[in-house]
Amino acid sequence: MMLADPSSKYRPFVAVDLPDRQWPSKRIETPPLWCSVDLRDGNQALIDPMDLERKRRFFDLLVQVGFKQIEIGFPSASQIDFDFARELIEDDLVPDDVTIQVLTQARPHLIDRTFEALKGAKKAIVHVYNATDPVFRRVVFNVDKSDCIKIACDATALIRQRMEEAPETDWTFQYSPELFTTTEMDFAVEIVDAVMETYGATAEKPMIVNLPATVECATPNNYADQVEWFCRHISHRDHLIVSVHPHNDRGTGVAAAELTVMAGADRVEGTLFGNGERTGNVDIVTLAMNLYTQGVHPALDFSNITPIMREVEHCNQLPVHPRHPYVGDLVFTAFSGSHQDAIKKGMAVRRDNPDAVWEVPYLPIDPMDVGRSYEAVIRVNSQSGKGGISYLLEQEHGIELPRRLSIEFSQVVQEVADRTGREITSQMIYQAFSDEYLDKTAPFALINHRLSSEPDSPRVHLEAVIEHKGQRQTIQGEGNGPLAAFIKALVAYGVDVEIIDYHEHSRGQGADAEAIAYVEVRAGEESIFGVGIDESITSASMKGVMGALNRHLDDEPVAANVTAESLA
Ligand SMILES: CC(=O)SCCNC(=O)CCNC(=O)[C@H](O)C(C)(C)COP(=O)(O)OP(=O)(O)OC[C@H]1O[C@@H](n2cnc3c(N)ncnc32)[C@H](O)[C@@H]1OP(=O)(O)O
Ligand SMILES: CC(C)C(=O)C(=O)O
Repeated sequence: MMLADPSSKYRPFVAVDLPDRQWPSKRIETPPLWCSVDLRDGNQALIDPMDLERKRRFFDLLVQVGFKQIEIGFPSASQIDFDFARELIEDDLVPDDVTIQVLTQARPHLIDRTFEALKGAKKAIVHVYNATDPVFRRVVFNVDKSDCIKIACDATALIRQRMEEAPETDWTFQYSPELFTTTEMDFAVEIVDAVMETYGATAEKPMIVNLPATVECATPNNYADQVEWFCRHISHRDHLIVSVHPHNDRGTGVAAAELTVMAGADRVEGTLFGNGERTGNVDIVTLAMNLYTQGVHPALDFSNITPIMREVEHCNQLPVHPRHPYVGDLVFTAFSGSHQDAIKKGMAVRRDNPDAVWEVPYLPIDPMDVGRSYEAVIRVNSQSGKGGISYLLEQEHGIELPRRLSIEFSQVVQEVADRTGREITSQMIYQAFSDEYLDKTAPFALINHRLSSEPDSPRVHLEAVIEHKGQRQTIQGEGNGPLAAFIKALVAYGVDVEIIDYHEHSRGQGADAEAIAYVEVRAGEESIFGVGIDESITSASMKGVMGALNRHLDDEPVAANVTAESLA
């Protein structure tokens, strides 16, 4: 049960003292060095760790995306990780510009086994860690600060020796004071200084110091303060590549990574889509795409993000959430009316100026840039409005409703959405549109028509054969154009009708092109829309008038064919 007073059980985070912090006014203008830890930190958090086949597929994917540093495992911990390192090295599967990294505890037999796994590697990063946090020193290791430093330095000395014994490999050394963010900052600096000295790091041969938020335990500005404080107090900042390793326990791993890069970190360790211990490691895809939306290329390629997600889902045997930033199945989709309206208007502006800066409301990124289409950008349910409905009719069926008709038709779709409680697909919308405007062919139907005019006269004469209540009738009229002449003919036949508004456009191209006419008529006391589609624009407009009259005289419920069963 939650405590009435949680302060009796939980302590607030103690912030580092850095009143003149510089990082808040920094901007990220180049990408950090990225290191994928999917095959190690991600892997150690899986229900079923990856086998060799899944590890290999994931490794190839990471290379293809553009990672230059990849932590491939913990070879001293499992035979699979050992064998995987051997496979990559012996089969020469690591591209020349990619460096593999492996993790080990600061224990001699594990370090020796690690070097066995790396024998013959062209380039490798050996990553050693020990916990420096006071609770771990006391509870897990039962050591004081100097013992803790000794564990780190003894391991560093052994690693240095093993590296010197294998000069054929281009080695890099990495040290992590585990739980950096809950370690006393002066002690973190003290232990890293000692490790740096033991290793003999120089500006020419820098080492990586990785400052992990092993468990995220404070707002991300605190992590940034700690990284800036560390960088300002360490003895030889230029002998170090400063790396961060954010976890996501508070759900702010991405913010933490961004703020720590602003605070001076050169490198970020994380995973694709954020798999990792507990709530995960920081998601590098989100970090990279966040940079991209600021106009900075992240040096990773997510042009085809959906297959990347599917591959990661396969390797991890874990799904990616449909709302996951930049990739989830629903992240480029708007259901709500006002969002759809704004997107539709933004897309229309963009169509006229496709090279302009991206300014489509509610879409932080062009879905096309990550290999997604505009198809699912707008989907319709009971939360939607006329903008979304018109967008789908236009995009997928080439029907560009005039504004007043779109307002009227949205009520038809709203009724279906409310009645079914389900998403209405573009096919359903088209069906409702056809039922309502195209398929009502009685009591009036147009059979054929003939137009004639006198030379030099703007007036046209129209003779049309119509069907009225099953009887063929010939009607005639004259006007300034075919539609006016048709209305005259209907009035002469006894129908009380006049045109209020008229729009038309063509649909399709070449031999398949057809005309669509939207006619708003006054019939009796009612103002009503009709829509006609035909190869000829004159026939389309006359069919539109007939459609309006048939709707006027029809008392069938609107879009009655669309039912919950037909949606199932
Ligand atoms: C934050 C992180 O993600 S760190 C990475 C964690 N990943 C993993 O642990 C996955 C792989 N690990 C393993 O398979 C195993 O832990 C092994 C093979 C490495 C070691 O296994 P074991 O020898 O059985 O030890 P175990 O896992 O229980 O580790 C605990 C011992 O290691 C010591 N230890 C733990 N971490 C470290 C470290 N970084 N450096 C030195 N000693 C350490 C502990 O103090 C403890 O010692 P004790 O037995 O004297 O009390
Ligand atoms: C080994 C270290 C970097 C780690 O995984 C962590 O602290 O989360």
